[in-house]
Amino acid sequence: MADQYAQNPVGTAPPTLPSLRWDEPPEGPVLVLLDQTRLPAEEVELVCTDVPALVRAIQTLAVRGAPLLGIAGAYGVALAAVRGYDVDEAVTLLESARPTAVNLGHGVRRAAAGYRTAVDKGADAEQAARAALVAARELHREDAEASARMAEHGLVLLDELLPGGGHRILTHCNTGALVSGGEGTAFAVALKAHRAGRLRRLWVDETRPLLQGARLTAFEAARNGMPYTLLTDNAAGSLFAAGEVDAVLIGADRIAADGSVANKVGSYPLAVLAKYHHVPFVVVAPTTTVDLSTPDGASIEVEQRPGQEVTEVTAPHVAGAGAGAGGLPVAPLGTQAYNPAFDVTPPDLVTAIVTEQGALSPVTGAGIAELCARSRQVTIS
Ligand SMILES: CSC[C@H]1O[C@H](OP(=O)(O)O)[C@H](O)[C@@H]1O
Repeated sequence: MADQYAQNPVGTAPPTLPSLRWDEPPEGPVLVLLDQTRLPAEEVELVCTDVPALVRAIQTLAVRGAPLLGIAGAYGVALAAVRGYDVDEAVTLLESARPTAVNLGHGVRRAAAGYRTAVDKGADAEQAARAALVAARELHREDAEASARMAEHGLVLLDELLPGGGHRILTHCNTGALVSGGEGTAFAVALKAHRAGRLRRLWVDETRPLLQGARLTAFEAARNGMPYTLLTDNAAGSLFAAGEVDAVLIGADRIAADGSVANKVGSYPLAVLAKYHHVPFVVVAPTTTVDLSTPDGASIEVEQRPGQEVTEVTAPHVAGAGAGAGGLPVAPLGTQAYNPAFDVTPPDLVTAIVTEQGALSPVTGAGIAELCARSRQVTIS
C-alpha cells in the first residue's frame, strides 16, 4: 500500500523560527515562543515578559512537549529573577502549569537551584538571576545534545530490529524540534533514518483532539522533505492489519520507575496493536523524562483537559480564523466530553526505551535505574 503514495514534495527549509529563544531587548529580558497553536497556518512569535504569560502559553499549548516544557520552565524562573519577581512564587506557578510532563518541574527546579545556590554564596539579585539563566541555557544545550544522541541510538536500534531496507514508521502526536532544544525525540530518530536513506514511510497519526500530528508533525516532516502520510487515529489499526507498519516510534511525558510510559492519549492502544501484530513499540525520551520518584503507571497524574477541545474545533487551528475566535462545534451544545491528555502504557508492551544514554530492552525497573545512574555520572563529570 505504501508504494501507492507518491513521494511527498520536498519541503521548504526547516522552520525559520526556533521553538523558543531568550532575548534581551532594551525594554527588558523576554522569553520568545513560537506559538504552536497557530501552526501550520502561521509562524507567530509569542513574547513572554512575565511568568503568568508563560503559564498561559504552557496551559494553552502555545509551548508544549515534555523536553521543551522543561527548558521553558527553566527560562521562566530566570525571567522572574531578572525582572525582580518573586522566584519562589514563579516556581510554584510554573511547576503546576501542567501536571504530567515531569520535565517541566525538573527544568523549573534546576534553574531555581542555580538561583538559590548563587544567593547562598552571597550573590546579589542580578548575579543570582544570571545564575538561573546560566542553568536554563545549560539545560537547553544538554537537551539539544541528548536529542542528537537519541537519534543515533534510535536508528541503530531500528536497523537491528528491522534488518534490510526502508523503515515504515508510525508515530503519534509531535516529537520533533517543536518539543526540544534540538531536533526532538522520536521524530529525530525518523529524521535521521530519512537522512540515511532508510525511511520508506512516516505514518503520522493526526492525534485528536488538538491535532499535534496533523498540524505539527506533518509541518516538520514536510519541511524536512520526508515521505510522510497523515492518517486519522482510528485508521492506525487497519495499517497494522495490512502489514504496513514496521515499528512505532513515540515520545513520553513521564516514565515511571517500573518503566510505565505516560504519553499522548492514543499511545496505549497503539502499544496493544503493536503487541498483537508483533511490531516493535519504541519509546524515545531523554532521561530527564524519567521520574524515579513515581513508582509505577498508576502513580502518574494524567492531565484532564477541557471537554471543549473535543466538542469544538478551535479556531486558531482552522486556517484563516483569527486568534481567540470561538470554536466550531462538532457536538450538540452542552455535550459532556472525556478528554485525558495522556494515557499510560505498561512496560511489558514497550519493546525498548531509547534515551541519550542508550537503548533499554526489555524494559525493567533495574534497567531504568541504571540509565539514570549513567546520566547522573555524565552530568557530574
Ligand atoms: C517528546 S515530548 C512530546 C510529547 O508531548 C506531547 O504532549 P503535549 O502535546 O500535550 O505537550 C505528547 O505527549 C508527545 O509525545
